Order: sequence, then C-alpha cells, then structure tokens
Amino acid sequence: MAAVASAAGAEVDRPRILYADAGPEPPYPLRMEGAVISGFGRGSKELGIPTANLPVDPAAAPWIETAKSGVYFGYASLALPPSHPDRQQQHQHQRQQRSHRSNPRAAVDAPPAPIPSSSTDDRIPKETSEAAAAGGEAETEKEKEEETTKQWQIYPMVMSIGYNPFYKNAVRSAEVHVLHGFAADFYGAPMRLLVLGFVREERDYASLDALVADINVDCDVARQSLARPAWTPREGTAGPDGSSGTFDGAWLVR
Ligand SMILES: Cc1cc2nc3c(=O)[nH]c(=O)nc-3n(C[C@H](O)[C@H](O)[C@H](O)COP(=O)(O)O)c2cc1C
Ligand SMILES: Nc1ncnc2c1ncn2[C@@H]1O[C@H](COP(=O)(O)OP(=O)(O)O)[C@@H](O)[C@H]1O
Repeated sequence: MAAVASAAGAEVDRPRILYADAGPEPPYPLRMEGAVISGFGRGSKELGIPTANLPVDPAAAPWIETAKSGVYFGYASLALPPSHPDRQQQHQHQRQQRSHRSNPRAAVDAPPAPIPSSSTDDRIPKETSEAAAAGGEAETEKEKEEETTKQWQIYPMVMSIGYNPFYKNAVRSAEVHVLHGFAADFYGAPMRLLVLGFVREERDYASLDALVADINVDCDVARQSLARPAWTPREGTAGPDGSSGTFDGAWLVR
C-alpha cells in the first residue's frame, strides 16, 4: 500500500513498530557520548521540537563517519546537574519503584529512574581532567560537586544525523529529541546515546508543517518500537509504560 501523504509531503501512514520483537539487531546498539552543545536555535523556536546537539566526533564514535544520514531511535542517558528541576531524588525513585511493583499501571507516563553513577572517572571531561592535573584551578567547587553527585537518567529518544536538507546545513549534525518534557534546558550536561535502529532517510520538505508532521511520526515510531520488553533496558524505568525490560542498557548508566 502506498504511504499516505499529508501536510504537503509528510508520510504519516508509516508502520509504528520497526524491527523484530526479539530486540536490536547488529550493527546496533551503537554508542555515542558527549556534552550537549547548542545548534542553530531553530528546534524550539521554529519547530516546537527542541533537539540537544552532540559534537559529531569520529574519534569518539567511529561508526558515525559511515552512518547513513537520517533518523534513528534509541535511548539517551542524561546526567543533569543537581540544580536541574528534572533531576530526581533517590527517595522519589525508590518510592516510584515500590508503587510500580504493587500497581504496574501507576508507571504509565512515569518519569525515568535516576541511576547513581558507580564510577565517575571515565566521564570527567578531558579539559577538566587536564586542568585538574595542572593544578585544578579551572575546576570550580560547583563542578566538583556535580561530578561526585553524577546521576544518570534514561529516556527514550529519536535523533537526526545529517545535513537537515530542509535547512541546507553545510555541517553534519547529530541532534537528539528526548521524549520527555523538560522544565529547563540542559546545555553542557553529559549525554550518552544507545542508538538501536534506523527509522528513515532525512528529507527536504515543501513546508515546515510537513517536516514537523514527519518528526511527530518519528517520535511515535520510537515510543512504540521501544515499548517492547526486549527493547526496554533493565536499568531504570525507561519504557514508555514505566516497566523495566530485558535489554542490557548498563553502558548508559555506568
Ligand atoms: C526526529 C527528527 C527527524 C528529523 N528529520 C529531518 C528531515 O527529514 N529533514 C530535515 O531537513 N531536518 C530534519 N530534522 C532536523 C530538524 O530540521 C532540526 O532539528 C532543526 O533544524 C533544528 O535544528 P537546531 O536544533 O540545530 O536548531 C529532524 C530532526 C529530528 C529530531
Ligand atoms: N525534550 C528535549 N529534547 C532535547 N532537548 C531539550 C528538550 N527539552 C529541552 N531541551 C533543551 O533545548 C535545547 C535545544 O533547543 P533548540 O531550540 O533545539 O536549540 P539548539 O539545538 O539550537 O541548541 C537542548 O540543548 C536542551 O538543553
């Protein structure tokens, strides 16, 4: 059946569940990490869909050099600073876990679980560790506190890798729309990605409405595809229904 076009070219009649129920297939999962940087400022203002950008660095994620440009889905793990309104407290998490066990439906739309970091050394930004080695003057007390209290929260995500043909960017970008409504920005926060599958190629569109309509379908595809147990990490309550699954997402929270 031909895909139904709407909003002048958006393909809204696409399957919402991709890949087999058994879980991600090679070459996935693919990993990527870095600190959130700013993009061109269009995500929130023009599209109403904010995207957290990561540097496209083949030294850190060699697969990205040959990865097809397009839309991908998977999980993002964020280490929000202690002052961020979306950072959960440990006791909130424990209460939530108890509630989910006694009433699994209570987990619907539940916020993600905070995962205290078991080791922080491997995530000290290079500049920070170099500065520390050189006398530590560049590292503020606030940064030190954030490092020792680092806590990873896992969220489903959909992302775009490429040149955004609608905007004709000259530079390749990697931008993540996290499937969660945040009360504040999180520029600079450490973010880890486990990319679990490819959704579609990036496209040019006749209108902004068509681009937004297709991105909304991508979000739906990610939510529904990730809701299956073998696609939901055991770590945290990342699944859209709040339940933990069987997928090994340990790297996201290490
Ligand atoms: C799931 C998703 C799918 C996207 N698909 C396309 C696309 O097909 N074509 C395109 O030009 N841009 C696409 N984009 C990129 C948006 O155009 C981009 O997020 C927007 O330009 C905001 O960029 P900025 O955050 O750098 O300002 C997509 C973004 C996301 C999150
Ligand atoms: N759900 C979300 N997904 C991604 N980023 C979000 C989300 N909610 C808030 N943000 C914040 O919005 C920023 C992106 O905003 P955006 O308008 O796309 O600007 P730019 O991508 O140019 O930095 C992210 O870096 C992050 O701090």
